[in-house]
Amino acid sequence: MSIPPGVSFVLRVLLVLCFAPACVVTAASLLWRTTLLTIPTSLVIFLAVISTPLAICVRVSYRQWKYQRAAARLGAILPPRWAGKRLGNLDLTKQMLQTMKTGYTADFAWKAFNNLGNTVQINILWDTSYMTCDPNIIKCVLATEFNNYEKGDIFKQQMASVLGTGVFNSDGWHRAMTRPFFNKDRISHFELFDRRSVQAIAKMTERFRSGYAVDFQDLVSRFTIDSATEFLFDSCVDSLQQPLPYPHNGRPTPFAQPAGAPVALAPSRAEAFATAFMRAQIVLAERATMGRIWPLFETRKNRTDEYMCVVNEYLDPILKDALRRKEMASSEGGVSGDKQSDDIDGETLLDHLVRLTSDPVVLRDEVLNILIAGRDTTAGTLTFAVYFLCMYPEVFKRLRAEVLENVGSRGRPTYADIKEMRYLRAVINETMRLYPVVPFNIRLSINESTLPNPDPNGKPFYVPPKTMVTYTVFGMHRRKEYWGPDADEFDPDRFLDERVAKYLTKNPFIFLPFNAGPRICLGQQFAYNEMSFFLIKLLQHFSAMQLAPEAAPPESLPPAEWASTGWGRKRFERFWPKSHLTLYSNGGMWVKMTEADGLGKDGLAVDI
Ligand code: HEM
Repeated sequence: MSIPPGVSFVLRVLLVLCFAPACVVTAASLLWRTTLLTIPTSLVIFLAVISTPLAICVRVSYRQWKYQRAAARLGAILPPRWAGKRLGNLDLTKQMLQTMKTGYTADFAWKAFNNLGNTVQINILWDTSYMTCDPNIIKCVLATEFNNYEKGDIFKQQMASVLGTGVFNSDGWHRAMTRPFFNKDRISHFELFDRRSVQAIAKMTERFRSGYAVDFQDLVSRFTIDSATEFLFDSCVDSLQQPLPYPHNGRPTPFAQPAGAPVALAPSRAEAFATAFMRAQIVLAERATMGRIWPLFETRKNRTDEYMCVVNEYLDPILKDALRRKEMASSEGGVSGDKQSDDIDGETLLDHLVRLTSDPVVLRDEVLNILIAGRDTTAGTLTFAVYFLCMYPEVFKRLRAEVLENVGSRGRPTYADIKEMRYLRAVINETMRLYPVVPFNIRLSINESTLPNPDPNGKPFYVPPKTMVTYTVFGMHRRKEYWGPDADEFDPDRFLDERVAKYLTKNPFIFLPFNAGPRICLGQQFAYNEMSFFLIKLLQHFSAMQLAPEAAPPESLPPAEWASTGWGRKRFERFWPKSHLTLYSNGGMWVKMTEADGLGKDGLAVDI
C-alpha cells in the first residue's frame, strides 16, 4: 500500500503557507536581538496572520503583470478569462466534476466556448491554464509546435498510479518500443478477428433467441479484450466464454434457467479486471479535472490502489509467463538477456517487450497502456456505431446493402474489401466525429510561446511556460463553424459528398479522433480493420437492429429534463455518454437484433 498522495501534498502546502509567517516571526526576533526594539506581540501575530494571503496576492499579481508584459513583448494577448464566482474559481472545478457525474460530455466547456470563444483561460487557485476546441490551436500543440508541448509532470503524476511510465504517460522512447507492431502485416490479423467475431455473434444470437436484449457494449468489450490479449500477448482472457449479463428487468429466475445452469456466477477474472480497470480510470479522469490540487482529495488513501490490486492480479501471471518463456529460450541457447532487435516476425508485442527489458514494472506499465489503447477505444466506437445504426434505419439499410454487395452474406471480408467499402468507412468516421472516444486531452507548454487567434485581425494568444492546455476534440467535432450548420446531425455522407472539400480538405485538423502529429495513435489502422471487420460480420448476420432502453437500468438513461434544457444532441440522444479516460455509454447499450433470412441450417451467417 503506497503513501496517500495527499499526505506529501498537504505537507508541501503547509510548508509554503508557513513560510511567510515564519519570516515575520524571525524578522521580529532578529530586530529585538540586534536593536532591542520590541514589537508588540499582538502586532507580530497580526502580521504573521496576514502575511500568507498578502504573499499570495503579491505573487499572483506579479505573475499576471509578468504575463501581460511578456505578451505585449511578443505582440500577443491572453485569451478571454472564464471567471468563476468563488475564491480561486473553485466553483469551476466543482462544475466540471458535476458534469462528469450528472451532465453530458463537455457541458461546461460548451458554455464557455459559446460565451467567450473557442479558446479560454481558466485560473483555478490562480494557476493559469487554457482550454480550447480551435483546430488551428490544436494543430500547433500537436504538430507544428510539437517540441514545445509535452504530457508534462502534472498529468504524469495524476496518471502514474495506473499508467505508470507506459506509452500514454511518458514523453520519449516508449513509442519507439511499440511502433514496429503496428505495421501493415501485423494489423491484418483477419483470421483472429474472424474467430473472435464469430464467437461474439454466436453468443448474442443465442441470447436473442431466448428472448432477451443484449448489452452490446459489454459484448463488444469482450470481443476487443479477447482480440487484444491474443494479438498482443498470445494469451487470450476468453471473456467471451463467460455468460452475458441479463437486462436489469429480465433476469431469469433459477427455475426458468436450463437444468444445470449456474444460478449465481462469481465475476470472472476478466470481468473483475475490466470493472477494476474502469473504476481506476474514473479516478484518473476526476484527478485530471481537478488539476494540480487533486491530491487534496486523496489524503487518506490512493484511490486507485484497491482497483490496481485486482488489475495487477490479472496481469502478473501473463507477465510472469512471458518472462519464464524468455528464460527458457535463453537457457536453450536462444536470445540472451535484454537486447534491442528489429526481428519481430512471429512475435507478440509482449515477447518483443520482454526481449527489450526484464523490468517487470516497465513491462506491466507498457502492457496496461496498450490494453487501454486497444480495448476501450474500439469497443466504445463500435458501441456508438451500433447505437447510430439503431437510431438511423436508413443508414443501416444502406450499409448492409454495401456489405452484401461487397462480401456477400457469408463471405469473410479481406483487407481489399474493407478498402473498397467507402460507406462503411464514412459510418465509422461519422461515429468518431460525434463520439470521439478520447474526448479530452492535455498538453503542457515547455517554453513561452504564442498560439493563433481565430480572429484574423486579433493578436495571437500568449502561452506562458508550464501552462496546461486542455483540448477537446469532442467539442471541436460538433462546432458549426468548422463542420457547417448540420454539425449535430449524424450523416455519414458528409465524409463522401461536397462537404469533404468544403470543410475537411480545407482544414484536416477539424477531425482528430486519433490525435495528430508525431504522437498520432499507433493503432489507427488496426482499429479501422477490427471495427470494419466486426461491423461487416454483424450486418451479414442481422437484418435489423433496435435499441432496447427498457433493458437498461432506468437510472442509467438520459435524464428526462435534457429534452428541454439540453444543447445540440443532448436534447434527443437516447443514451448517456460518460467518460473516464475514454467515452462509454452509461449502463451499457442494450439492443435487440433480428437474424437475417436465408442463414445456414445452424442459423448463423457466420461459419462456426
Ligand atoms: C477507435 C479506436 C481508437 C481511437 C479513437 C484511438 C485514439 C487514440 C488517441 C486520441 C491517442 C492519443 C492519446 C494521447 O495523446 O494522449 C491514441 C494513442 C495511442 N493509441 Fe489509439 N486509438 C484507437 C485504437 C487503438 C488501438 C486498437 C491500439 C492498439 C492496439 C491503439 C494504440 C495506441 C497507442 C500505442 C497510442 C500511444 C501513442 C503515443 O502516445 O505515442 N489505439 N489513440
